[in-house]
Amino acid sequence: MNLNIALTQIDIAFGNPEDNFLKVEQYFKESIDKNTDVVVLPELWTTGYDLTRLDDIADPEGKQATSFLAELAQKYQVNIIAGSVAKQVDSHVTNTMLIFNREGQLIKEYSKAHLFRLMNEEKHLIEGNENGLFELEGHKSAGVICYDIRFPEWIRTHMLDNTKMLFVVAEWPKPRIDHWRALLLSRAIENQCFVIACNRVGSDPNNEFGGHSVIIGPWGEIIAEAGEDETTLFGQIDINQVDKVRDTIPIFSDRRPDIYKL
Ligand SMILES: NC(=O)CCC(=O)C(=O)O
Repeated sequence: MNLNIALTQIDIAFGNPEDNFLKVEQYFKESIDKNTDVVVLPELWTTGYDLTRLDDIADPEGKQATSFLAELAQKYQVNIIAGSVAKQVDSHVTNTMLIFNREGQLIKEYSKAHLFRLMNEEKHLIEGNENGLFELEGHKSAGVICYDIRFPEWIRTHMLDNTKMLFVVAEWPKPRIDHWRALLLSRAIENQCFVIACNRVGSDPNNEFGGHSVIIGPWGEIIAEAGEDETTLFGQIDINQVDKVRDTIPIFSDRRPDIYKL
């Protein structure tokens, strides 16, 4: 089964949800047509990393983003891995991925499990404790957020039940873009899955972001990769490839959890 993927590699207006909602709406208008099956947005696309102002700009219960995205998913008849948003829950804020099906139903929420101290996340956000598993068009899939990809044991946890696609949303800075590429390639090869990863571009007062959104196949092949400019990156994946690679080198049945320490 083939799926057409669109990765929305945008710049994000710092601390300005209104502008960012308009921008995403415009991107859908310009780039998404009836052939697209899945659209992916970057991490914290409503606010950027304006963490000190989250009291003012985080989305209460994620309600604004949810109704906006549900409408887009329905209008364009497309699945949306809606990056993540700063979601206000009681007195806390989480960095939460929202996932919608073509009917506009919110089918999954995943809150970033590993907070990134280098960007002060632990001072302003609380971490999630649940996994990012969901089904997309009948295929087991997982979604994680940025720094989460540095934890292979967390990704493997998601992969043990025949999961075929790993979606990654990010605000990954340019100085470590080599790590981004190497980590994503490793996660794809070691788990024999598609890795579909959307990063932002542009800059904020503290960071320049590196783009290089990418779609990687289960053999580690690059299917599509963006540069450092704003763009919509398109790529087609054939889900059946996963079983072929897993039959060729059966790592999941060759694993030796009896001798591992994790
Ligand atoms: N937003 C993030 O989680 C950034 C992670 C990052 O830059 C890294 O090097 O890890």
